[in-house]
Amino acid sequence: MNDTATPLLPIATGARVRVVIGMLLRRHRGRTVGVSVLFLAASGLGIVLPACLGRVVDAVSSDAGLAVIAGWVAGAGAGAVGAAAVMLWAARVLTGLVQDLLADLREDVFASAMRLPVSTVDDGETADLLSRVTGDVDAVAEAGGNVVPVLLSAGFAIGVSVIALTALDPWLALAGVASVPFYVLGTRAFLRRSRVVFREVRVREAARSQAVLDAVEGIETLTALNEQHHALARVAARAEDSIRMQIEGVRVRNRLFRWINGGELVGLGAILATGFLLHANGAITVGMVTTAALVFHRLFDPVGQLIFGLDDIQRAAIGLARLVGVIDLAPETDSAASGTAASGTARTVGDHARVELDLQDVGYRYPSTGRGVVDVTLRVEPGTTAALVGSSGSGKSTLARVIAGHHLPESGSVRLEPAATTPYYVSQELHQFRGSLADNLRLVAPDASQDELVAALVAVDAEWAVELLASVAPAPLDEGRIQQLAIARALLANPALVILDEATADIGLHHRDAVESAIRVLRRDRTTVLISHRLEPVSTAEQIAVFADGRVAQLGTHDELLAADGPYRSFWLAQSAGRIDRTGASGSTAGFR
Ligand SMILES: Nc1ncnc2c1ncn2[C@@H]1O[C@H](COP(=O)(O)OP(=O)(O)OP(=O)(O)O)[C@@H](O)[C@H]1O
Repeated sequence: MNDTATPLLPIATGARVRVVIGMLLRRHRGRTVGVSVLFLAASGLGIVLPACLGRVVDAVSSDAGLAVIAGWVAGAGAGAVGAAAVMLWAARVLTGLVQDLLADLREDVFASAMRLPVSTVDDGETADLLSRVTGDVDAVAEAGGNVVPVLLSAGFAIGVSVIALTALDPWLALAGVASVPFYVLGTRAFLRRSRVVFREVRVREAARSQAVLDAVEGIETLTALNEQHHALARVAARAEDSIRMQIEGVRVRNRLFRWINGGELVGLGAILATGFLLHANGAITVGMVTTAALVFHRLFDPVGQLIFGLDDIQRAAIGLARLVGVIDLAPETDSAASGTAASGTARTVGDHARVELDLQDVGYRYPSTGRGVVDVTLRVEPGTTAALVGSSGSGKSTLARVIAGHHLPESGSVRLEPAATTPYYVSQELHQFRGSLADNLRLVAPDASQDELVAALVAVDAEWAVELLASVAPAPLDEGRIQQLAIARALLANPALVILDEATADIGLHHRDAVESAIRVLRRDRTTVLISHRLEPVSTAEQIAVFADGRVAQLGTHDELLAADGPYRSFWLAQSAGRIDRTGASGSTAGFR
């Protein structure tokens, strides 16, 4: 579990979020430009109606005649219809664009989460990651769908209106600014209070539902104890509580309405007063003042929507910052593309480089538990196998992950010779990926030929898979078969260094022989780190490290360790006598999981 001392995954800065949004938009440059142009056009056309109505006023006051008036009225109608049509079109294009952007974002976040080095996701941070790829993605998608159209239409409407007012007379635009302090003050007060109140509304609503549920579920007991009145009183008290809070929520909203209405009143009043003065000085016509007032009036709706949407905008912004934090944790690189540190393209099975592995005083601790491995020194000669054994939690998998490069050692060093070697890690997590078996195998060797796939399958005793290779939707395989595929995949990847972490841990007895024989093929002449609870395959390793409490407690060959009086000997004797099952359930201290 995560405690307060555990650093959570990073949250991106506002600037970084803007860069990522920019990058996402660039992927859909055509449509982004198109949507902007459409919104601009819709907002521009939105000015036609007030402009024409202003002309109608001027035409009426100058007795310009019915035909002129009718012309301007027709213009106003055409402007309104045009603006509505273009706005509809813009909204449609925008909806598609927003959905595609959200899909891209979701994909980037998931891809990044899949690439995350295991060290970044220790137990304390897993919950954070999960909440981001689920809750935050949903929050951004939901808010994005509602907020972006509001933000865009309000933004363009405000921009175009300011330009229109300035064009009529800069003093009119300045008069409109008188409303801004009301909007700012009202919004600040609303956001301060609304978050608390609306959260409380949800809490009290939940408490009320819980009280009802408790009363209904415990109805028999309550009746037997003659306690119905108390239960009803509790429900009534909770309901009152919840209603009081909801009323407070309405008050908070109303207070904001007052500020907004105040702003509208002051802004409109200022525009009319300024217009009156300007007209008195002969600077503008009555029609122009009318246009200015109507232009300002048409901002009421978008500004209100914008202010009420601020909560959503904030939630979306926070969610976005958390998602970009995940994207930035594991940027896409070529070497990470295959997920399990594969060595890239397929090579002929059996033809691989030889690599030496040298660990000196390696230490690594998980930040959340402080557990891990301490001072591990181990040298694995090219083409040989080092087996790691020990009880559950003794540190074997942690060391395997350090060697695989998933955890960076905090102390000591991990040296590979040649240094450019990419270790291949076969974990005990069993997974059949979607698609055909051929797709499953080609994950690490996209260019592998059909013959190479078949050769790898035959090598690991998985002839059953040969005829299924091309089946588009094969039936789900059992764990033993998935493990055989995993080892066949490792053969295709043909790494110089392979790490096998409990490859037979979760498979049934009937598959064990097949998988162990596959492992023998994979190990052949290849530098291997083998973790196994079963000592039989381990016994043929060139060296065996026995782990206890994160340290190497014994190191030697099978014969050396058998000759010594230590945990390995006890466990070997127990296991070969069949006294301990695979879980080490005999209670022996030597029980290697
Ligand atoms: N992701 C993690 N976050 C925090 N602590 C961890 C994590 N993984 C393992 N640990 C702790 O590190 C220690 C070593 O665990 P590790 O998984 O390496 O042991 P193991 O010998 O491989 O055990 P097993 O045979 O059960 O896989 C244990 O105390 C374990 O609780």
